[in-house]
Amino acid sequence: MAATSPFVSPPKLTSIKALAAEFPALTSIPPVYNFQTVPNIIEAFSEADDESIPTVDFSLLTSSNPEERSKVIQDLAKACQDWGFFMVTNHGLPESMMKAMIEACRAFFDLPEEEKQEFEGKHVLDPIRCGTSFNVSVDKVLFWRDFVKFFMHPNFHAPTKPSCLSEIALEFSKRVGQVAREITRGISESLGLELDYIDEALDLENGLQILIANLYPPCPQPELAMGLPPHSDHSLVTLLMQNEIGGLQVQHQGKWINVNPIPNSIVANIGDQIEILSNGKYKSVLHRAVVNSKDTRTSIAIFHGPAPDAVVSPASKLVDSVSNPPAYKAIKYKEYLELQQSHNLDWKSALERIRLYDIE
Ligand SMILES: O=C(O)CCC(=O)C(=O)O
Ligand SMILES: [Fe+2]
Repeated sequence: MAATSPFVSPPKLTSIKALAAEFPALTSIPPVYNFQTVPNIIEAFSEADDESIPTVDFSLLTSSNPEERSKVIQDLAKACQDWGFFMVTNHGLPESMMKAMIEACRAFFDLPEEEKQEFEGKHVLDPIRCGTSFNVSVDKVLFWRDFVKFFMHPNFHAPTKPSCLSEIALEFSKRVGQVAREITRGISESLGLELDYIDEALDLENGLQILIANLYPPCPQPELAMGLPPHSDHSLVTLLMQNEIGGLQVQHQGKWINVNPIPNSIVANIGDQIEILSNGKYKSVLHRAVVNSKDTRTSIAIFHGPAPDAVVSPASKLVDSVSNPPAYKAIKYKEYLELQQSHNLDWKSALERIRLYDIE
């Protein structure tokens, strides 16, 4: 009898939600979801600690008081340099809007499987796409995660089902986009650049805003599966909200730290484009999503990036040909997206492909 390979896909892969629906009768995960079969996986699975991540008071970013403004720019600089992850407080997004958005995405995942399949895009730049894992054509082991992804800016797209989703998402997109834009301006200033430097250099009027909703159903063997493996985001800045179930972990000084959900808060993180632009001064941060055996977790990550045709390179003011030469090749944002999508979602491998030399 032929030995079964752990890398054989299940016959017809629809969603992890459909598979998890067989739980509790399903007592073990199919081998294709078992991450322990991957060499050198130990670090990716190591235990996480509890520690608080920094907070940034968003209301101070728009303050007309120069002292408050300079204090929050310092907080932002410290949070970006030490952690690359922070909680955004006083962001002004109504709690009811955040809840409605999470519920509307949840209702999308609850649609019959055939209806969701209408939105199965193929290419990374398709404006609406749902699926499972990350990219089933390149993933060797599958992630315990379903997703729906849609581009909300510069042109607004959203699935037409469930019927409430598009209307809620339109208003949400504007509000969350304003928060991200203000954070980006603060980051620009905190790097010693003009307030509008990033806006202008990367044409943020036409910047991509991509929403990814993630669903992580209960898993019978959570210690063997991964919701999302360690990765960094391709964006400038990602804003994330989640239901009350934890699972996000961030790497800090070589350890994994739980980012426990705080009601009505937004988690922000630095993505690869800020690492490139700052020539490595601010690093995009590794994070992962773990799963559990009891509750379904939902998260919504909103990626804010440059315009697709904008060329991202280290800011000239932050490099110097002798002591601090550019550490990354210049690349169009849309090419970077294709680079990330065409390989495994794997640590910081996309950034490593354009890195010119190792930086501290
Ligand atoms: O679900 C989470 O908490 C993390 C989501 C995430 O990292 C992503 O979508 O890139
Ligand atoms: Fe992420």
